[in-house]
Amino acid sequence: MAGKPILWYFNGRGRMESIRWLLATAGVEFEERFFTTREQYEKILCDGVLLFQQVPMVEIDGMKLVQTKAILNYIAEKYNLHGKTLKEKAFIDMYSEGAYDLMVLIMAYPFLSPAEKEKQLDLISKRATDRYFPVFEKVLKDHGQNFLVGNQLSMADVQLLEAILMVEEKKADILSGFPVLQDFKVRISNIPTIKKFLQPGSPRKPVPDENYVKTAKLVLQF
Ligand SMILES: N[C@@H](CCC(=O)N[C@@H](CS)C(=O)NCC(=O)O)C(=O)O
Repeated sequence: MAGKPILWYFNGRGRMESIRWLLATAGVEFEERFFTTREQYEKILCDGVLLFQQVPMVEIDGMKLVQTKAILNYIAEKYNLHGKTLKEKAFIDMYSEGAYDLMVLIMAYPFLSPAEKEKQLDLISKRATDRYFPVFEKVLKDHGQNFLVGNQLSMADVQLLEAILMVEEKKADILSGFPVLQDFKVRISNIPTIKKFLQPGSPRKPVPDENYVKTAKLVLQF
């Protein structure tokens, strides 16, 4: 039997967090290796393990995978979280990318100056309420099913829940105008593996703090 996947990243959310969410949803246990120094990172770079000299990197099924989307798609396919038909897969990818684009705005936030942070908060709220959440609200309302695509749980649902919770950490009442998404949030949060991931003590990472920002800057030298 293959060993547990090993996740190489920082001890924080960033681009790895959606991967943690997806593995946890699938009920897959994983190990993590955290970069804390530039030397560690240079060693793995010199070993040629990071194909494009970037993380996240995930060791899984004898491969060393990089590129977040490739990793997510592999996990989604493997654990039946990527729909059944080509068309379902296309919609799952489309919705996942929308949720991910919203999350990218939040991922950038801790690295900004105080003045930039204020603007970014406005942008996050605006994008959530004017662009992304209305789409997901309408999709769920129009087909009246529990999940975004194909009436079964997929990566799109998982990433949407992740995005909703991330935006709520910045603006608690962000779902006030989205009753269908409020129900969606409760429903998906109660899926047993997800519920477990949302409990304290799980591998879910907290809101990035100064230490996370400092470590990422030190390791990646920016
Ligand atoms: N397209 C890549 C981008 C990965 C990426 O930008 N990773 C950052 C850390 S979150 C990194 O390694 N930056 C160092 C670099 O680009 O040299 C992905 O989605 O995985």
